[in-house]
Amino acid sequence: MTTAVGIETQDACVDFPIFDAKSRSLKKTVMGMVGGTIESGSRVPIIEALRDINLTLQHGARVGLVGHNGAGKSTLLRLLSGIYEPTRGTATIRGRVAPIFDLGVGMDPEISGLENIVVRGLFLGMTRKQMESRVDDIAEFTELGDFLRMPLRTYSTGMRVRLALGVVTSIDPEILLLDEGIGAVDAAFLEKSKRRLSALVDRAGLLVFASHSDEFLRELCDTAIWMEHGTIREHGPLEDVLASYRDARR
Ligand SMILES: Nc1ncnc2c1ncn2[C@@H]1O[C@H](COP(=O)(O)OP(=O)(O)OP(=O)(O)O)[C@@H](O)[C@H]1O
Repeated sequence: MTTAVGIETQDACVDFPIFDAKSRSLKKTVMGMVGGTIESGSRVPIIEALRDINLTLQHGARVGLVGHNGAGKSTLLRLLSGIYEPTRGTATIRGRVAPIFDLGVGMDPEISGLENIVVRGLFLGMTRKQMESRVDDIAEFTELGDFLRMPLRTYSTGMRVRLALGVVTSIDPEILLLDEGIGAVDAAFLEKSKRRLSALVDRAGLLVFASHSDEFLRELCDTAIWMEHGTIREHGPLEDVLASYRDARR
């Protein structure tokens, strides 16, 4: 019997102790809009990136993450993927996770684009056989032609993103955790990617997507979480959360 896909956290916190902080810059600093809370009472300053996160996400959830720079979106994605263990509290993850935070991770500059397609797929939890059956489709999508036989180091940034997007949108994850970062491709290619991205999200059991773009969030999500200083400020229907977040910034 397979267990249902889902994520549950209880009072989860993530702290980063900083051993090489400059003490002067931490004395009496004003609490800015940006970033988590810095606890400087102890000898080693601690950045409280996430505090008391209580979440139950079930199969079918399509959750957007909004919040200002440093609010804790990326850290939350890493907690939900199991990359970070909570410093306190618990996080239970059921399902095969595809964390897509950095499109370039898992790519080798010395091997060809075609070989990288397979390697990157393995990194995302697919089998070699599955990837080999998808290589042609991915290759066509990237429009990279003969460059696919050249080593990745010869590619421009946009060409790398095309390759990475081709692979990422071809996989079958149960839990898809996405951090926005696909700005380097041209507009026409981005349009084409959006369709593939939507199809990927439809195949995934559960999506959490951090983005600063309302347009992108509307396309992929129906609920949202607003992160502020490492805590959940609001969790609800996408439009409600977007409206509160927008109002607060006025
Ligand atoms: N590896 C780390 N070491 C120390 N502090 C970190 C680390 N990663 C994140 N932080 C801190 O945790 C807090 C939350 O950062 P996080 O990257 O999760 O924010 P974010 O909401 O994703 O921001 P952005 O929109 O700018 O990407 C910030 O104060 C940041 O300084």
